[in-house]
Amino acid sequence: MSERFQVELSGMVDLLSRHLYSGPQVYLRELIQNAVDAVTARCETDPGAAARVRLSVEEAPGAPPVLRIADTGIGLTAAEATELLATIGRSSKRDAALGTGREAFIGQFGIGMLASFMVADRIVVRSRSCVPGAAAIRWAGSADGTFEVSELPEDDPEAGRVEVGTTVELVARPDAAHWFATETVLGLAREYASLLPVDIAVRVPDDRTTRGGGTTDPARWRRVTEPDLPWRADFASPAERERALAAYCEEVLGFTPLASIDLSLPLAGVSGVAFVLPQAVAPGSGQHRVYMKRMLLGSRVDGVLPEWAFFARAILDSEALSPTASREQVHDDEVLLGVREALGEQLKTWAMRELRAPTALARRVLETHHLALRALAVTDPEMLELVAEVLPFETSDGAMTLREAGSGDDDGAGEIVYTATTEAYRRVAAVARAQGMVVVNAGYVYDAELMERLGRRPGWRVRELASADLAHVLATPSLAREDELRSAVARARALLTAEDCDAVVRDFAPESVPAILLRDPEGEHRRALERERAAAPELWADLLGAFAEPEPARSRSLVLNDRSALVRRLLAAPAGPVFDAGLRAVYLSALMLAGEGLRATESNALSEALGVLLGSALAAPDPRGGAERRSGGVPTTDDTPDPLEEGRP
Ligand SMILES: Nc1ncnc2c1ncn2[C@@H]1O[C@H](COP(=O)(O)OP(=O)(O)OP(=O)(O)O)[C@@H](O)[C@H]1O
Repeated sequence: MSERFQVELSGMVDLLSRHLYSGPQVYLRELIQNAVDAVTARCETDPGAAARVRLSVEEAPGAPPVLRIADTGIGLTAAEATELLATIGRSSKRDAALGTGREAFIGQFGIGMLASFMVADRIVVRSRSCVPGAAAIRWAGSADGTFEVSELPEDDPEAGRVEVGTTVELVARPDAAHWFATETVLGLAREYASLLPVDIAVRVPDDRTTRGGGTTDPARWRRVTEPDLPWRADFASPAERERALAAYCEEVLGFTPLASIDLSLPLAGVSGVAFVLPQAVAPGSGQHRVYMKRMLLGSRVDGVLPEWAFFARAILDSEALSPTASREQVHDDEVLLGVREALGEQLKTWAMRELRAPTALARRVLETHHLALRALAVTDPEMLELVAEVLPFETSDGAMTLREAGSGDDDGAGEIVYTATTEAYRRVAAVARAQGMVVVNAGYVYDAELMERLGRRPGWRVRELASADLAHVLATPSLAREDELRSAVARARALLTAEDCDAVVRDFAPESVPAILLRDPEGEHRRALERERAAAPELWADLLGAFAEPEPARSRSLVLNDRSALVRRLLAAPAGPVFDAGLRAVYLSALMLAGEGLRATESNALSEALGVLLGSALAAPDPRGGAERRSGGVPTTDDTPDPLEEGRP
């Protein structure tokens, strides 16, 4: 003989409250949802029937608060109450034989009623079915798993008060009384139900006074539902609609949007608005407010917009998406995938249209959300083209778009050359600038990938800056000159040992840059140099060798510019404190030029070096007395031949 499963109700409730729902507050959502479903069912058979839900709290001193939620819905007969209210997993909304089709209803799992046991030990339902002549019934269920149901005789005064529809009554458990406070019920009802297409109101105490004082507030019922979806409502003009949507966003999401983007997928029953955030946010923090058949599903739902859309927050209503059993998240299924892709397309269409125009809005959005646009451009060729057209990049020739950077110069090169890190960019920017060479800093997140992808698109020529680009810039001095400088370079190298920095002399424009610092933090640069050295022409191999050879290898190289008057004077100076101070000052300014801040000790070292140089300059004879070559500030001694005159043509 087969037997029926037994269900331990308290165990089920514990399971729901601890593992399914985010908290006991969902009890109210489940009750409102049942009431609205009942109203929907009734209106399907009787379109003229009242469509109302009323919530009220009765608070009496010394007694636990009682919440009543009354609807003008389809009602229940005693048999239905027995079957539906007390059978876990039984739902009239899934089963066409028990009610109308399921699409119209929010509920489907047959577990919603149990949520009430998270806040109450006893639930009493009074109902009268809309079936003509149906008797009033009373169903009472307890948390211990028992229930009783009875038809009320018509001459019972209680039966006289039961109209068609259902009233659910909960007496708060002592530890859950705060969930029944009128303000809490009002707040929760607003949060969950404001978009439902049914007149839902909460009774608020009627003894409050108006601002004028003294008079009784006549509004006993506070309506929580809007007449229409905010993005569907009629407005006198587009500008007025935009203002109203911005105000709605402020109220619900708490920020003033830069723009609002309409979202609509009629076939999937999805509609809503995406609001563009006024500040940049980190990727991956996309959180959207999603309604399911106009009932709030969750205010932090992920996955309804593509990940790259982290610059926007959406408020959406959907009929097609499936809720999880907690009804707080969207089921991650094919439908969600399709909706996400289609909504992503709509955001993209908006971006393509709005961001190309030279408007203040476009500028604001680009400034604020360039990172999100870069993220999108990595995956989407059309957005890549848009980013290349409209997004300003840092280049050695000032901020410009990639289209401008690749538009070619007089020789019609038309090629975009970039560095994949900001450090690499800082090292070469000044030198590139002096050569009239445009180097793009692609050191921001996504940029290097963007460059690679852009390079693969027809009509674009893009490549990473190679050492060879600098080869013709950083020329090796002549052998004679190298010989001449040998001891000065050795002194410089010795002095910079403590800084983990090497020193070499090269000849490059601009002469206003005394030195640049080449840095190799991860050894990457060194490896690249080694690779290239093997294949490089002699001259370049020699230069690279200067960076790669020192043992143990140092992580940075100070490339002194032999074209700079200052450096030439410095290299000509005899060993001594002035040379040391001059070299240190040149090294520290190169450090700053490479975008690195000075540490406290380096800053002190700079002050000391300048002090030595100043002291020496003040002690030197007046340069106007004919010693013109000392005007650089670093004196040479008279008995030292000045290589300036001899080493250069
Ligand atoms: N206010 C009401 N009026 C009429 N019938 C109701 C009412 N509340 C509940 N019911 C009946 O009780 C059944 C069980 O309700 P319950 O809330 O447990 O599940 P559900 O709403 O069907 O599904 P879900 O678990 O998804 O909420 C419903 O399917 C419905 O038939």
